[in-house]
Order: sequence, then structure tokens, then C-alpha cells
Amino acid sequence: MSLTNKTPETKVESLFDQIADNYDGMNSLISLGNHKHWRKLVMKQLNVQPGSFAIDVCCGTGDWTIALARAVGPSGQVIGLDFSEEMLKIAEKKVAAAGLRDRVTLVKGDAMHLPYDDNQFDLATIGFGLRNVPDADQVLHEMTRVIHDQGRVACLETSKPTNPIIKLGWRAYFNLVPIMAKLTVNKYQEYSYLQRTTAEFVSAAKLVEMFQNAGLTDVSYRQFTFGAAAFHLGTKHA
Ligand SMILES: C[S@@+](CC[C@H](N)C(=O)[O-])C[C@H]1O[C@@H](n2cnc3c(N)ncnc32)[C@H](O)[C@@H]1O
Repeated sequence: MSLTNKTPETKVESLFDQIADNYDGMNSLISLGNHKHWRKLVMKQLNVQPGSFAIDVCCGTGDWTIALARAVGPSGQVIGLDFSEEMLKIAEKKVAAAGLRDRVTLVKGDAMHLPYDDNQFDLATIGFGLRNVPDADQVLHEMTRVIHDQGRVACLETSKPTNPIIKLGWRAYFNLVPIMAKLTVNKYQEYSYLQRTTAEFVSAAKLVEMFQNAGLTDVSYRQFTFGAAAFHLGTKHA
């Protein structure tokens, strides 16, 4: 069975347009600064080679796109794709401030239908995006389609702690997220949505199956901060 986010795509797009200005700050607040640490660990594990061609799907304000651009070096290229113009505008500013315009192309597009031919990229990444798309299986198939043989698909996403006590604390904390958003940036509804998609997203074990169903092999994952987030990695063997 396919994992679907029942909120219409146009609603998700306008929601991200509305929160774009506060997104980076809220990310740090909600994850208690942990997302920066997770991103560093992920990049270390990925060991991206200079000269690589990568696509960062659902790139948002560009944190992963920028980290990839640094890793691929001047001989590489990174595409950052997202459907929210406001998120892309912030990404554009951050890419320029980092001096990486020469190796980053930001594209407005739909993760469900990547506008690229088969077998193009060395690496396709998606960070905190998979739980927001209408069909996560389709997006994983699309990411697998556009990487070449031996290419890799990587996903960093919120996950579910398995320890029952940690799970209780995690749920209680996540219930506070919309309230924190109301108090800090006056965006209760938007962060209720993000809290709900986090709670509804699949377990790390189920996401392994979804990677395999998309045609990826050697699928592995590691969890961060007692299972609050998980990093999945798979390889395409054509
Ligand atoms: C939670 S943000 C993650 C942003 C960024 N990857 C990060 O790591 O911070 C999710 C992003 O996915 C984008 N998104 C959601 N559904 C999409 C779709 N179907 N096609 C393209 N982008 C989508 C949203 O616009 C938003 O920028």
C-alpha cells in the first residue's frame, strides 16, 4: 500500500509559501538545533565525491543543496528542486551568500514528476520532504529513475522512536509544536499540519521496504536522537 499525504498539493505548496520566511528559525527551534547535527552526520556518511551531479528534491530553503554544492566542488553540479516559490527565493539568497551560484541550479518543479531523463544523476536526496508529498512511493520511484546505475538515493526524515517511554515524551513534545509556532510566528494551523504529517509518517523499517520497492538495493538506515529522525540510503543496480 502506498503512503499518501491526503492534503492537496496546492495546499501544501501555499503552506510552505506562507512559512518560508520563518522556516529556518522554526526548524532550529523545533529540532532543538539537532537538524544541523543530523545534516552534518548525513553528509559525512554520504562522502559525496568532487565532480558529482546531484539533485536535492524538495530542497526548500536549500540547506542540503548548499552542503551538497560544497561537497561536489567546482567541477560538480547540484539541482535543488521545490514547488514553493517562496522557499526557493530564500534558497536563492543563501546559495548566493555562500558563493555557490556557479554550481547550483534552483528549479521550480514537482517531486512527483521530476523533469529529467532517466539515469542522469549520481545522487538524489530528499530532506524532510517525503512526508509532504501526495505519494511517497512515486517520489522514491522518480528519484530512482533519474539516478544512474550505482547512483544513490538518500532520505533524511522525521521518524518514530521505538522505545515506549521515549515515544511518550516525543509525542508530548510534538503536540507542543503548533503552540510554539503560534507563540513565536503566529502560525498554528501550518505547524499543526507539519506535526500531523510527522506523526503519520511511516516507521524507519517500513521506509526500508519502500526504498526496496522503488528498485533500490543495499538499503540501510540509521536513526538520530532516540529515533526522532532517520537517514535512509539505497543504491540502484540497473
Ligand atoms: C519540510 S520542507 C524541507 C526543506 C528542506 N529539504 C530541508 O531539509 O529543510 C519540505 C519542502 O518540500 C516541498 N514540497 C512538498 N511537496 C512537494 C512536491 N510535491 N514537489 C516539490 N516540492 C514539494 C515544500 O515546498 C517544502 O519546501
